[in-house]
Amino acid sequence: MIVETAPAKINLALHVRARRDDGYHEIETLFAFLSDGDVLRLAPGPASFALEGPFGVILSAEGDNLVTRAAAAFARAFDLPSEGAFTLDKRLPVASGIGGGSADAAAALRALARRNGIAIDDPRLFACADALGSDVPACLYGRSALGRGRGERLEPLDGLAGVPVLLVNPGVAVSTGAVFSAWDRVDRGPIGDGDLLERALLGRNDLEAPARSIAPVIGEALAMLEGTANTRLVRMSGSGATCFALYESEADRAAAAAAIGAARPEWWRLESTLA
Ligand SMILES: C[C@](O)(CO)[C@H](O)COP(=O)(O)OP(=O)(O)OC[C@H]1O[C@@H](n2ccc(N)nc2=O)[C@H](O)[C@@H]1O
Ligand SMILES: Nc1ncnc2c1ncn2[C@@H]1O[C@H](COP(=O)(O)OP(=O)(O)OP(=O)(O)O)[C@@H](O)[C@H]1O
Repeated sequence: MIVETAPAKINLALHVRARRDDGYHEIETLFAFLSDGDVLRLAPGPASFALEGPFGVILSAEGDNLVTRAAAAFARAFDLPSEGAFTLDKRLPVASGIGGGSADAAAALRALARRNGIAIDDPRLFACADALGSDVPACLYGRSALGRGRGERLEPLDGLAGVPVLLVNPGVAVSTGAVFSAWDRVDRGPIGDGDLLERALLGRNDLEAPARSIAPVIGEALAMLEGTANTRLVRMSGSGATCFALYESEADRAAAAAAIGAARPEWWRLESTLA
């Protein structure tokens, strides 16, 4: 049995620079990963896929899944039969800006590479990731990085390992494509210099305004996080609606989680740390 974690990704900053002719957008983003996420298991046997966990039921209604798409892409790329029994423990909310599906696809590629003795830096594995989604290459790499292009041109960065982080999702699924379409097409400039936290603090998430126009409750989630003590950075992740705060200490994070949990018990929360 191979067990792969599929860590949640957050965008410490996300600058949208231009709309391309192929409909995608040129971005510059600071990717960071958490110590928590979905968990994917791969057992020997004929090809199968099962879902469990708090968000498994939501996804089971969809016929197609990024894990099975990743497995099919892997089999084609390496000319191998499609086999292996996958079980996905779905702990991250779906369509929430923290790359859950992308992380699952990357975890499936890593698990299959391990099973078949293929190096994680094999260019064919990267090509599979790139074809599956803009966030999948970053998730395959799984470490702090500056992403350019659609997010697939990656430059490693020293991370903020161990920094406490709180994620809050106000319970609305937001479509990434719809949020990019609502961007106002104003290029507000590149990501600046400095260490990772300095660059993040100088930066912004250009998808926040379009996401808030679609899901105004995101403003409430950001205000709640901003109202907590000893934050180092408060921001929306990806295309939303999940927002996060980095804290000075685990006690600060716990106090914030308790306060937001008391005020909005129906919101999803995750207390984690940066990897
Ligand atoms: C917002 C981010 O999560 C930031 O990390 C990513 O840019 C989105 O990554 P993703 O969810 O893997 O996105 P994809 O599955 O590749 O694309 C979903 C849709 O979002 C839009 N899209 C996505 C990425 C990008 N750079 N420009 C876009 O315009 C496209 O309409 C695309 O059809
Ligand atoms: N394993 C999976 N987990 C989540 N979503 C999946 C999965 N497989 C397919 N999907 C589909 O992909 C869509 C996007 O899901 P995902 O959770 O990756 O979005 P996201 O968190 O907004 O990602 P990003 O931050 O990369 O934009 C979902 O609406 C769902 O229909």
